[in-house]
Amino acid sequence: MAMASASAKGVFSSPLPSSSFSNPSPKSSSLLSFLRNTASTTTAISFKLSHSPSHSRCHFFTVNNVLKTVAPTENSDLNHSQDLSPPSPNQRSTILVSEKLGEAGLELLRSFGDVECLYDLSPDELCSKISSCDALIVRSGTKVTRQVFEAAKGRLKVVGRAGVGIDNVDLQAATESGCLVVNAPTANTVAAAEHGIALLAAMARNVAQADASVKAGKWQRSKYVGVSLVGKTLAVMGFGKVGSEVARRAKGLGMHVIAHDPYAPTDRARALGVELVSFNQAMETADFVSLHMPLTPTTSKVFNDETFAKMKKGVRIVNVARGGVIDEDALLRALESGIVAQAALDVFTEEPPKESKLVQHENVTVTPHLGASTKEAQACVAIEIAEAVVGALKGELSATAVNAPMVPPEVLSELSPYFLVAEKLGRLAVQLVAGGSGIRDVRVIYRSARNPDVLDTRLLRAMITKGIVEPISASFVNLVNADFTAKQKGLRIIEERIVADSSPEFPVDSIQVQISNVDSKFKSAVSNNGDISIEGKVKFGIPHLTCVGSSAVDVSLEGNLILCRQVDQPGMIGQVGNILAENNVNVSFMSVGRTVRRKKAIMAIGVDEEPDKETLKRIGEVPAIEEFVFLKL
Ligand SMILES: NC(=O)C1=CN([C@@H]2O[C@H](COP(=O)(O)OP(=O)(O)OC[C@H]3O[C@@H](n4cnc5c(N)ncnc54)[C@H](O)[C@@H]3O)[C@@H](O)[C@H]2O)C=CC1
Ligand SMILES: O=C(O)C(=O)COP(=O)(O)O
Repeated sequence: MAMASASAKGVFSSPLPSSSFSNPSPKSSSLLSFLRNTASTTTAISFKLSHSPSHSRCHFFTVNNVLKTVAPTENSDLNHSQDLSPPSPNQRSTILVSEKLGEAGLELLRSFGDVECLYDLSPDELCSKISSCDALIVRSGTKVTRQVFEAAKGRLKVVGRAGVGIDNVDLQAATESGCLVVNAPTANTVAAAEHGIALLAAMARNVAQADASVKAGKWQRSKYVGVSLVGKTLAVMGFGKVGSEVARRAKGLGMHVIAHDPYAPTDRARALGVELVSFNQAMETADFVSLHMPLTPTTSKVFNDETFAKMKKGVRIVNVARGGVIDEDALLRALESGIVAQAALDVFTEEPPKESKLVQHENVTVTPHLGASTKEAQACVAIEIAEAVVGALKGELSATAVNAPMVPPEVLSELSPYFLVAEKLGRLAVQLVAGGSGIRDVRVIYRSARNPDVLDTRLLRAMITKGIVEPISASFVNLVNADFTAKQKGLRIIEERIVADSSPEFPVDSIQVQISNVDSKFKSAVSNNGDISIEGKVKFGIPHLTCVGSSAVDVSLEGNLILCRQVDQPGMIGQVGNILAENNVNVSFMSVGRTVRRKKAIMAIGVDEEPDKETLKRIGEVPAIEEFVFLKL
């Protein structure tokens, strides 16, 4: 299939060989500017690669829809469009801090945006305030409910949880509204572990009860005889960051430590000399049980009547995780029956607990959710969350996002040049669908010289979804809500990876987007299998359209595009070029792909401006042009 390409000035240049790639993996230092340069005026993608140990968990990107601001859909209160562009210097972000945060973190936030600290807001007050906020920073005391996201009306871009547990944030609602949720997962680990150990020792030696007794003028030495820790078996339930640190410290106290965690790596346990056991084994053998799992639908009330019945009589329980993992009524019954000798609780189902018999029980030691409350931890948490929130507001990657896929930085760096081509292909494909036909089935074919199993396509899929969905709806799509939005719109995106005979140096050779079971407004975009089909590549860092239907073309995906099917005859480029020139429409790129010599050709014309209706009509009237379509990129 012959192909020629012409520059804007009408001078023919030799076609770019389809295998010719510039190195599309710029160095990370120039990545941001690279992306800005290649991004269209409507979209910029930016992110930061962080290599600091505290940010080593995972990396993400956010997509900035720079110019687009559209009205919310009628379908979902959460499906608002957002302008996620980094604010211009005189358009500062508004950051609401709803609970006490360390001064260093506040300083960092103030250097970036307008910070308002409003503590103890009622749910209604939070809802009425939130629509004027770009970011919200909370600790465990603020419930960020679906109502809050609805009330935000699409403005809220990021919720920062200054701590670990995100059970007080409705993640599903956040995701549906495309709002990123970030936390500070490492800064309070030691504080929480130390508090767990403090409660363990205080409980075993009746410190709180004895303290109250002495202060009440009593001297009850025999009443407060304790139990020793050394040689006792401690079951750590949830062997994550806090659980591991508790285990390490308990070993130092001479305890025999076992742990239960269905997801914990055995080598971590082995390294600490901790035996990983089943839930039942832990319950049946432990003298002390320390809880360190998150509150999720699976762990909710996992310590209930049935569980307590499995425990050794006289067991002692520490909870610095979440109150909701224990059925508090069942714990009270277990204390009264003597199955549980003592409990030490930092967290409660309802905080602060109201008229709780459990709290008042003489064998229960309580603290008001103090696990993370050390000066050191709070200083670090504040900085960790402020950095994450500012980064997210700038459109950078967040190492601590909790509702977006985890993508290692090296994968991100390699794939970033392909984001734009993926979005543009989605955008073009959807515009080729004839009005009225509902899109359901989308097939994306990635050709790559690499092993198909190692190609992580989630980000590319998100960008294709963005490209398909945004032109035809008021939805705003980013990495956070791409899969959810596709599902909500009834889009089935099937991905296929084909091993290509190209250079394995680059992660992707080409991306093909096919839409099945629809009519096309440009018949030539329909391939032999009846699907609308277009293919793109990255060439010299620029996204290119390389195939339309069954015809090869080569046009850079910048500005707007006119696709024509015409009789292959001399003078066609000139005729169409003249019509555009007469109407002051600048041609940026032209490419003609012939299917049959002197019979049929496909012409792709990149134009900077949008031609008016009359100009398009004149193109359609050129006798040799059989069909054409104007597509906005
Ligand atoms: N009281 C306080 O002030 C604080 C409380 N926390 C709580 O501690 C929890 C743990 O924090 P990190 O250790 O930093 O989190 P993490 O994510 O490092 O560890 C949690 C561990 O629990 C495990 N897990 C999940 N489901 C489980 C199940 N059904 N049974 C057993 N293990 C399960 C996970 O695999 C993970 O290893 C947080 O979710 C938070 O709720 C954390 C910090 C301070
Ligand atoms: O980090 C956590 O999960 C905590 O529970 C700490 O909560 P806080 O920030 O002290 O309200």
